[in-house]
Amino acid sequence: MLPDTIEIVPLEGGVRAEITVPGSKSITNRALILAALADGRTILHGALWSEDTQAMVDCLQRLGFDVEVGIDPEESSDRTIAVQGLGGKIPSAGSANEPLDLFVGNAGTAARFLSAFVCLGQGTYRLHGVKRMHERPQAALFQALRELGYQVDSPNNKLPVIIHGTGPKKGTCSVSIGESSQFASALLLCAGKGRWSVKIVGENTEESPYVVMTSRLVESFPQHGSEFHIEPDASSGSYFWAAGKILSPDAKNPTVSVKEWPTSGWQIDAEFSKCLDLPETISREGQLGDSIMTGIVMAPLTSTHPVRFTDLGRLRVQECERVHALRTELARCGAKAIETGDTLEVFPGTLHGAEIETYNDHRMAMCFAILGLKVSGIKIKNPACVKKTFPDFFQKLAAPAPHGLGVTILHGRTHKPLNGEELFAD
Ligand SMILES: O=C(O)C1=C[C@@H](OP(=O)(O)O)[C@@H](O)[C@H](O)C1
Ligand SMILES: C=C(OP(=O)(O)O)C(=O)O
Repeated sequence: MLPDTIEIVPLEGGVRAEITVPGSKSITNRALILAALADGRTILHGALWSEDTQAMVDCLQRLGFDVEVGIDPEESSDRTIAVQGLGGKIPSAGSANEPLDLFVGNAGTAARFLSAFVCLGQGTYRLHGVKRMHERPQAALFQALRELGYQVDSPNNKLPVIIHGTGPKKGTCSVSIGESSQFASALLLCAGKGRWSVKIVGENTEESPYVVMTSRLVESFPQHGSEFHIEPDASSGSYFWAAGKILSPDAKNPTVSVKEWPTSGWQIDAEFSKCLDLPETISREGQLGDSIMTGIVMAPLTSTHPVRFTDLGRLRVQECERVHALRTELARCGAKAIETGDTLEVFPGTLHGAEIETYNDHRMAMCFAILGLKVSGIKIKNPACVKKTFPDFFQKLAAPAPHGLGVTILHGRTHKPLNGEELFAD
């Protein structure tokens, strides 16, 4: 178990490493839904096993699906997950008096995808999560489900919610993805079995990267049970590309790379390895996904010019108010970042150590830990929050090269180095 606070000891000199990162969260949670909707047994290889995917697996099991989880022989932190799909049927449901309870934690994907999925059941479901998940938006998705004819009861249009599943229902709905693209993905994953026609409204809907990922997965996912391989998580990989860049900014070729870097084109964050020399402007809408946070935090150290990170609106309603969190914690380390509307402009500069507030946001913890490879005195509060998507992140940092970066990580209070087991966030 990780302590309350840890300190990252900077690495003297460079490092050469090739890191394995766990399976993609976005693909794992989509594949679990699609496998449950398929006809027959699907075996998912390389699935991420973290808080967000465990939430999805737990919910599917509570819904009556046979889901078996086994160790992945190739990467011990990943799992092989076998799902017995039922062709669109959902076996279990509750009643109006006693809805079936589904806990989604702080997994946006589970909260949104399962809201649409349970409409295909026959009975009543109650979805709830952690406090932050109850603050995160759901309104446009609930509105679309109501348009399709389902009863969705939530006085403030957030979680907790009671949803009355009445099975497939041919119909049309429109959904705005202004607050989260996951609303459209949720509907598209279930649209085939539900017989829903979904119109997506908002800017650049055709190119919204996570919606495109959903469409491609829906098209290519085996319908009648088969094997499906989940590629590594590019957002998780971004921390290691950034580490190489921070440690050897002038190196011609990256000194740290990520094994089996995805080439499918499904994950927008696979672009991260091509943006290590940050351009003057980067948009969260079409250029990078979650890894834009990695770019924002590395910019003061690796860029020779100011960088404008644009279209950050959705980040305000994720694990925390991320625009505010990034600006505040960068300032704490001495970096200059100016917020104008949904744009953050980050300036090159010299940084100093600080105790970083992570706001229970895994990506805040991982981005700022990488800064600590160069800046001395970076302490990370609540490092265990990485368990949302990357439980062995700190183990990968600490493992000797070439499989890890060989970083020393200290207990925040005793200053003793932590060993392998102590660095796992469960
Ligand atoms: O569909 C997905 O898998 C995701 C979509 C994105 O959310 P928003 O569309 O809410 O920005 C992203 O931030 C999240 O980590 C994963
Ligand atoms: C925003 C994120 O997660 P989600 O919306 O899936 O909870 C994330 O992983 O950065």
